[in-house]
Amino acid sequence: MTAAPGTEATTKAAPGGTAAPEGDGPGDPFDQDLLPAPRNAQFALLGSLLAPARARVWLAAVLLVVQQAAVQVGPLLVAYAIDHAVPALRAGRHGPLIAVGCAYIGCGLAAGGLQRVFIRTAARVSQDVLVDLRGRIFRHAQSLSLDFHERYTSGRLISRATSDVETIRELLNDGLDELIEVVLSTLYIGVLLVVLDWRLGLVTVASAIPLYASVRSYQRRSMAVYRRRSTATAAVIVKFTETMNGIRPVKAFRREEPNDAAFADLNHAHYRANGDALLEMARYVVGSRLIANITVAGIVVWGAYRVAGGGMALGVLAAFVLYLRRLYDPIDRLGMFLNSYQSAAASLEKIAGLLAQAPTVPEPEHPVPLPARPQGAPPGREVVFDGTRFAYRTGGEVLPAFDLRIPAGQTVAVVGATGAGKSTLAKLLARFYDPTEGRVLLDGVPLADLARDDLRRGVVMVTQEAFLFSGTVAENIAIGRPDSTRAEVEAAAKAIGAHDFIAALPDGYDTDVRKRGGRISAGQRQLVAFARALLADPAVLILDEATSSLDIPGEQAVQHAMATVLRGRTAVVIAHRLSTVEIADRVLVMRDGRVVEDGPPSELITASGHFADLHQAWRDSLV
Ligand SMILES: Nc1ncnc2c1ncn2[C@@H]1O[C@H](COP(=O)(O)OP(=O)(O)OP(=O)(O)O)[C@@H](O)[C@H]1O
Repeated sequence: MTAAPGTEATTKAAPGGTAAPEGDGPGDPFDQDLLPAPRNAQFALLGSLLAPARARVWLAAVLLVVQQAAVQVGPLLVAYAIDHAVPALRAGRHGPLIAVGCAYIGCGLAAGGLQRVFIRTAARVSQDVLVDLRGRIFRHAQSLSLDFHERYTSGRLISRATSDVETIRELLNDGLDELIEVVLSTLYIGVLLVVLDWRLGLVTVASAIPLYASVRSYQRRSMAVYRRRSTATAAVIVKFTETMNGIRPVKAFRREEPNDAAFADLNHAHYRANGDALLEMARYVVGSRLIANITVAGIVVWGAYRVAGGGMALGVLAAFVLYLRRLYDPIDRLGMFLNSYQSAAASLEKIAGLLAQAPTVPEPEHPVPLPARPQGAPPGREVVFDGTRFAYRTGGEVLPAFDLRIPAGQTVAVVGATGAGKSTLAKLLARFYDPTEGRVLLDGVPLADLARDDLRRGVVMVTQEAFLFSGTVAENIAIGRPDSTRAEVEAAAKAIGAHDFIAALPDGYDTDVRKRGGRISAGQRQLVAFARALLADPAVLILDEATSSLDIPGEQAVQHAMATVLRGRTAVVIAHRLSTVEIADRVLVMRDGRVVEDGPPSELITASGHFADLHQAWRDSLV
C-alpha cells in the first residue's frame, strides 16, 4: 500500500490534501515550474509547431505586405490632394480631386479585403498550432513515467495545458500580426518619410534610437516580471486543483481555513505580479510617448518654418504629420504585443521544458516478443526478480539485491509492515519503474524489452483506489479489453458477482458513474475493477488489496471476486486480510526490502517466525 487513495499517482498528500512535490532539496528542478531543457528548446518547439503550416504562414506574410502597402498610400494621396488637386480645383479642373477620392476609397477597400483573408489565414494557422500543442502536451504527459508524475504535480501539468497554452493563443491571435504590421508599417513609413523630405525623414529615423532603447529596457525588465506572473498563475491553479482533488482529507482534517489563508497568499502574490507587469507596461508607454511627442513637436515647428520660407510644400508637411501619427500610434500596441510576447515566451519555455522530459521507463527500441506457452503448461507466466535493486529518485535504496522466482500459475501473497517495500515490488513488476540494477523477467524476457502491448497483456495491476473514469459502467469494465463485446463485459461482471448491483443502477450497464444515481460504493468500485481485470485476462495479475474496511457482505463479495479473478494466472497480492493470505499458495513476508520468510501459509503459521506473529495479531484483532 502506498499513499492515501486517489493520491498515489500524483504526490504523497500532506494532511489537508495540499500535496507537496517531493524534491531533492533547494536545487531540485522539479521544485520550479521551469524544467531543464536544451538551449533554445522553445524556439525549436515554435518552429516545429509552425512547420506544417509553412505555406499558410508565407501566404499570410505576403497578404500583409500588400495590405500594408495599400494602407500606407493614404497620406501620400492627401499630400497630392493638397498640393495638386486643390490648385487644379481652383483652376476649375475637378478630375484630379475625383481621381484622388476614388484612389483613396479603392486603397481602403483593397486593404480591408486583404485584411479579411489575412485574418482567416492567420486564424487557421494559430488554431492548428494550438490543437497540435495541446495534443503534444497531453500525449507527452501521458507517456512520462510514474516518477515524473510523482514529482511534477498534476496541477502544474494542468496549468501548462491551460493557462500557458492560453497565453500562446493570445500571442498568436492578437500579437503576432500586430508585430508584423508594426514592423512593416515602420519600414514603409520610414522609407516614405525620407523620400518625401530627407531632412525631416532623418530626424524621424533618429528618434528610433531612443525608442529602440526604451523597447529593449522594457523587454529586459518585463521578462522577469512575466516569468514571475506565469509562475504565480500556475501556483494558484496548483493549489486549487490539489485542494479539490484532496477534498476528503481537507474536510476530514478541517483544513478549510488554513487552505483559505494559503490560497489568499497565492492569490495576492498573483495580484502583485500582475500589478508589476502592468506597471512596467505603463512606464514603457509613458516613456515612448514622450519621445514620440517631442519628435512630432520638433518636426512640426521645423517643417512650419520651412513651409513659411517656401522650402517645403504644405501638403508634404501634412502627409509627414499624418505618417508620424501612423508611425507612433502603434507604439502602445507594440507594448501590448511585447506584453503578450513576454508571457507567451515564458509559457513556451515552460512547455518546452515539459516536452523535453524523457520517459524514465522508455519503450524498447527492439522489442522482444513473449515466448508462446507450451501445450499443457500451467496458466500464467513465470516471474523472476534477478538481482533487482531499486531506489526512488528521492530517497535511499528500497530494494537491496532482490531475488525471487514465482512459477507460472502461483498465487503469492506479500505481507509485511508498512514501508517494507511491498508496493515497490508490485510497481517494478508492473514496470511503473525500471530497477536501478538487475532485471525483472517474464517467462525469461526482461520487462524492459517487452513491447507496450505485450506488457499490457502480460501484466495488469489493480490498485486499491479502483479508479473509475467518467463514462458508463460498461465502458469502465471494457477498459480491460477495448474490443470486447457487451456480452463479454456482462459475462465478466457476472463471474465477478457485480452483475446484480450493476443491473439495479438507474441505467444498468449504461449508467454514467459520475452522474447522479451512478455513484457506487467503494466495494462496488472494487468489483468493477476486478471485472475489468478479468476481462483483460493478463498472464500476471498484481493486486494491491484495499485496506478500507468493507461491511461484511461487501467484504465477502470482494473475497469471492478476488478468488475468481486470481484463478488461472500468476498472481501477486499485497495482502492486508487474513482471508486473502489463506487463498494464496505462498506467502512472502517482507522487511526492509528483503524477503524474510517464504512458504505456504499453513507452514508459516505453525512456524515461530514473523508471519506466525502477524497471523496471531490478525486473529486477536478479529476477536
Ligand atoms: N514515490 C516514492 N518516492 C520516494 N520514496 C518512496 C516512494 N514510494 C515509496 N517510497 C519509500 O519506499 C519505501 C517502501 O515503500 P512501499 O510503498 O513499497 O512500502 P509498502 O510495504 O508497500 O508500505 P505500505 O503497506 O505502507 O504501502 C518506504 O520507505 C517509502 O517511504
